[in-house]
Amino acid sequence: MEKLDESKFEQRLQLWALRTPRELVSAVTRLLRSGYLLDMPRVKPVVEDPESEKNRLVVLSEKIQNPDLSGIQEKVYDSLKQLCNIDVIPYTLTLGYSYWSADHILKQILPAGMEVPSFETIVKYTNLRWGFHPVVCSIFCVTLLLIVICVVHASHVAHLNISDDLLSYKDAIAKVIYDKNYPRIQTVVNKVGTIANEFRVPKFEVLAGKNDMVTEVKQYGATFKLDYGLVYWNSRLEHEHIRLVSLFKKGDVICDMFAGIGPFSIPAAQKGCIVYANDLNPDSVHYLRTNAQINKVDDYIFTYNMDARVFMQNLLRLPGSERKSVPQVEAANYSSEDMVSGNESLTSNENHSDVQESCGKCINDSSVIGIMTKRQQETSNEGDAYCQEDSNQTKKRNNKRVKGSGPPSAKPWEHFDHVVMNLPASALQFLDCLSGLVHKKYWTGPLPWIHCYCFIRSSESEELILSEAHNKLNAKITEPIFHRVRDVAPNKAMFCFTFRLPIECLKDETEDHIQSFS
Ligand SMILES: C[S@@+](CC[C@H](N)C(=O)[O-])C[C@H]1O[C@@H](n2cnc3c(N)ncnc32)[C@H](O)[C@@H]1O
Repeated sequence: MEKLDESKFEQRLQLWALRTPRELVSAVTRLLRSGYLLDMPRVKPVVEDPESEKNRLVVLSEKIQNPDLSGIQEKVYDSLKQLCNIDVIPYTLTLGYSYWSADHILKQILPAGMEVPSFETIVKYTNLRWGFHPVVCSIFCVTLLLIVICVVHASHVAHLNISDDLLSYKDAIAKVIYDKNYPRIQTVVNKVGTIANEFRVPKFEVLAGKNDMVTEVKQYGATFKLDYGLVYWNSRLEHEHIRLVSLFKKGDVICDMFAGIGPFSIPAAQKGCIVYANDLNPDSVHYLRTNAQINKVDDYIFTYNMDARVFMQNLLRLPGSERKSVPQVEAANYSSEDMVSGNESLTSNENHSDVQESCGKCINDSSVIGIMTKRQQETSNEGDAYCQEDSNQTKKRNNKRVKGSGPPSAKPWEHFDHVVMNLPASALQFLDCLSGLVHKKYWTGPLPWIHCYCFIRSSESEELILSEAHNKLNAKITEPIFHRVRDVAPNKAMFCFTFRLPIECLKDETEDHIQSFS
């Protein structure tokens, strides 16, 4: 493992300085400012004189190489002479590790021939990506983009993906990033292995700084608190979050099936949408609730911690219909403290165990993890009471802080506008749960838009995705829209596949009735 030897970066510059009476320093520096004064970032050109309190040393530019000051224009030299007695002395400037930029240091550390990493700001002040520049590979200008290191700074956590060939330098690289960005960056982590767990949370090793992954990031004016080690977060999806939310209108009802910590849900709620946001990871739901509170949109977001299929089934269940197989009934036994938005004073772990404990009580299907918000319990327990409760709550919300008329009442079984399915590795597999979910009899307004994220390899086609979706929905999708989100590997891209739910997916009670008699 390569260690960082700070002394290697020490450099001594032999310069000249003018010993100048303190009271004349301003006049002398003014004269020398036209290129004769030392001009280096973070280095002061005027320093104390170790021999006398009454004087200062005005350090000259490295361009001035002789003590007779022959490098200075005659006119400037004459003015200087008129001003004071010229006393030129040698001056040694020592530049240490702390002086050099991360870029300069890494150039020295990394193997010869490696491109030097450079900073690229990707989100205002909180997110920075560190990547290698394109390398021109042949005289025919074939450019190969070698992303060797990718660093995403999430407020105080710098996240690196160090490639295998640079692993022996990981500690040195981390130390440089830490030293050069402290206190803004307080933890440097490296992603290890591939993401295999269902919560899509990478494994990290802490390379420098404190072992604390709780941080805050900003996206389009919203603040997101998260524990980088416990929940999914990807700053590179910011544009996609913005793009999709820009399609939503105030008052739209959104179902976010794989909500994470809320990068679609929070801005949608900020826009005045009513959001039903779900995630299977209890830690994500904890931060989703925390973020809804931080951004003052918790009145617009209903949060759930369950499998996405169960979530959609619960949401679309008709009031008064059979609801034994899902955790709603049991969840209703809990106090609002158990269910409603996360408590800021709880640590993530505390909350995690809270959620699990509650889950333990409410599971009546071993594959189901379910927590309902108090509001949603009330919603689902009594359809009629829902409206009443909702208008009462709206008043309360208005009293609190929501400007305007507050969130309009929503009955998701009657209408919702958008379904967001951001689990690209397997969202397509969940499409079947949208078939037969919506009751034709109760539905009002246009059919919802489905935004299903997926990966498409270069060997695959959009038609393949479409046919898989047809099979899952058992219905034909007309006018699908494929939006390329980003390339995730040389032969693999992430897409957002958008379509209107086909009318054939609606459940027709008459047909059920007929079938039950046949
Ligand atoms: C790719 S992340 C997307 C999170 C968020 N929408 C975003 O854009 O950052 C997918 C999320 O789905 C959650 N998840 C995985 N399997 C799930 C399931 N069966 N039901 C509900 N959520 C699930 C994970 O915990 C993770 O937070």
